[in-house]
Amino acid sequence: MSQKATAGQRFREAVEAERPLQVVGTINAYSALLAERAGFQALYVSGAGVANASYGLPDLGITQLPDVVEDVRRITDVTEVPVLVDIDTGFGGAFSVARTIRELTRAGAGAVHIEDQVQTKRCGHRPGKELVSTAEMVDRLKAAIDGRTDESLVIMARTDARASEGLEAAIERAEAYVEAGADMVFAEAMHTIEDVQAFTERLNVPVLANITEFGKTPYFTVAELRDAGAGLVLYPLSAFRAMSRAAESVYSAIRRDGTQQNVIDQMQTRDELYEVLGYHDYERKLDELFGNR
Ligand SMILES: C[C@](O)(C(=O)O)[C@H](CC(=O)O)C(=O)O
Ligand SMILES: [Mg+2]
Repeated sequence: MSQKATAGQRFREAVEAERPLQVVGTINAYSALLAERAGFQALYVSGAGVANASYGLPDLGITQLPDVVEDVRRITDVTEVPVLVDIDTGFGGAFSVARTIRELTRAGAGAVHIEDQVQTKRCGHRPGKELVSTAEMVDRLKAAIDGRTDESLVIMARTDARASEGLEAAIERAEAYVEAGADMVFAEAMHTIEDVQAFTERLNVPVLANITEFGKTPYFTVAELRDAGAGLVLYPLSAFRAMSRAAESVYSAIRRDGTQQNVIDQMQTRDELYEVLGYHDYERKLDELFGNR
C-alpha cells in the first residue's frame, strides 16, 4: 500500500482485504499501539469509549465533537492503521454535521459512522431508544456527504431501528441511507445471525455487525459472520472492559495488601512498555543529538 494513501483509502483497502474486517476499539493512543501489534488492520474510536474512559460519563450524547476529535488525533498521531470513528448523531444540524466531517477528516479519521437516533441518544443495546424519521436521517447523511473535504472518507450509516421498528423496517431504512449515498451500513443490535444475513443480502454495500459485550447481540465468530456476508465486525469496548477489570483488581489488591507484590505478574513490565513505545529509539536520538552527558 502506498505511503500516500489517505486514511479513507486505507480504510477502504482494509475492508477489501479482510472479510469481515475486524475493527477493534482503542480508548487511547497506547491501546492503539497494542492493537496494531496484535495485527488489527482497523481501529475504532467508540463514542461510549470517549464518554466512559476519557470523561467518566455515560454514553448518552453528553460528550461533544472536540472531545472525540482529541481522542482521534492522539491515536492517528501514533499509527497509520485506519480508524473508524463514532460520531453519534453528528453533533447538531446540517452545518454542524458538515463541520464534524471536516474536523474528523483533519484529525485523520478514515471512516465515521452517524446514527439515526435523536440527539439525546442512548447506547444501541439499551432500551428506550428514540429515532428520527428516515427523511431526517437522510438529511443528516446528505449534510455529511456534502460536507466531505476528502472523497475517500467512508461515511457509514448506522441504524438503531431493529429494536423499535423491527428487522424489515431497519433494512428499509438502511436501503434509504445507501440510496442517499452512505458507503457502508452499521446494523446495530442484531439479535440473530439471520438478522445480519438479511441485511447483507438486501444491501450492496459492506455491512458492519457490532459484537459488543453484554448487549443484544450474541458473540458471533468471524467465521459465522463471514458466512452471513458481513463486511466488518466491531469489538468496540472489549479491551476497555478488560482493562477496567484489571485496574479494579490491582487497585483493590494494593489497598487491601498494602503492597503490589501480589499483582505484579498481572502487569505489563517496564521493558514491555518500552518495547511498544519504541522508547530506546527515542533515547538513542537524544544521545545522538546531545551526546551522553
Ligand atoms: C458501538 C457503540 O456505539 C460505542 O459507542 O462503542 C456502543 C457500544 C456499547 O455501548 O456497547 C453501542 O452499541 O451503542
Ligand atoms: Mg456509540
